[in-house]
Amino acid sequence: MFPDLNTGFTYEDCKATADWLLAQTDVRPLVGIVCGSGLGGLADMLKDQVAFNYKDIPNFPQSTVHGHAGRLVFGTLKGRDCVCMQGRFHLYEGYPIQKITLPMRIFKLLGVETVMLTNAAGGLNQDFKVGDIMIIKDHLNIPGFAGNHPLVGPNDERFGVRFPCMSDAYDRELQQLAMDVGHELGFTDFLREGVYCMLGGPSFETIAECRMLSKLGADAVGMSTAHEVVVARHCGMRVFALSLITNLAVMDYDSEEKANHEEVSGG
Ligand SMILES: O=P(O)(O)O[C@@H]1C[C@H](O)[C@@H](CO)O1
Ligand code: HPA
Repeated sequence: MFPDLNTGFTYEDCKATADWLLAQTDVRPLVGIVCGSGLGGLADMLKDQVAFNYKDIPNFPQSTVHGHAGRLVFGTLKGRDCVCMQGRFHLYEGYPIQKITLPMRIFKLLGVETVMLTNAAGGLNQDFKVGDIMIIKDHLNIPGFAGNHPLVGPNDERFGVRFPCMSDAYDRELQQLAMDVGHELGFTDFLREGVYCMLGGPSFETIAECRMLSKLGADAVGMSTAHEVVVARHCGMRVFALSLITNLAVMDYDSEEKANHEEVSGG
């Protein structure tokens, strides 16, 4: 169950990857963005792009999921230098958890101070509708509970402390700002906040599992984000995250609904 300690990357490996990237672009990002399934269009909005396919970046894993492009895009958004992952890595792709969270440490070494993550998620909260956007206020890291946690293994203090606090994982000021801006833009009807639950996947949940997660306090369920947030917070970056509710979790044995990846990824 525990990942092989030798599969993690050292500080020097991460530094080599960050330095390789910095040598090829003048963009010096303070903001790092992770695009969820079907949400990669945000990266296309960056101006003056310098983009790298994951397969060309030293030490990077490769996206194997339909709906995830597999590019790291540098550029400017509203005049600010940004870096954007167009496609992320998931546990169910078979990589060790230390490998799929490597980009967070690369972000840190590129100079990123704030990470913004998005994902597609199934709504567990009975008040949610498909198309709602949920500002994530907290998470349940279920693989982490089971010992598959990205900070397992030797701790390098240059990244962060051995036992990082997670009660402030999601930055409250950024949540409030997003809520205020959302209301100003007239998004009140579909803007929510809630707790995201990460599972390992790749199967979608059973009805009993959905009912259990709802009782545990989760508002939405997905297969990503929490592992990245833990690593981003460990190395001191601020975190803001959103779920797009792409489907409603099936909670009722009379329902004919079936979750599927096409619906989740918008194609
Ligand atoms: O990267 P995200 O979390 O948006 O990917 C979506 C949600 C599940 O991980 C997976 C299932 O279709 O795609
Ligand atoms: N379950 C798990 N992951 C998901 C879902 C879901 O219903 N929707 C989008 N990602």
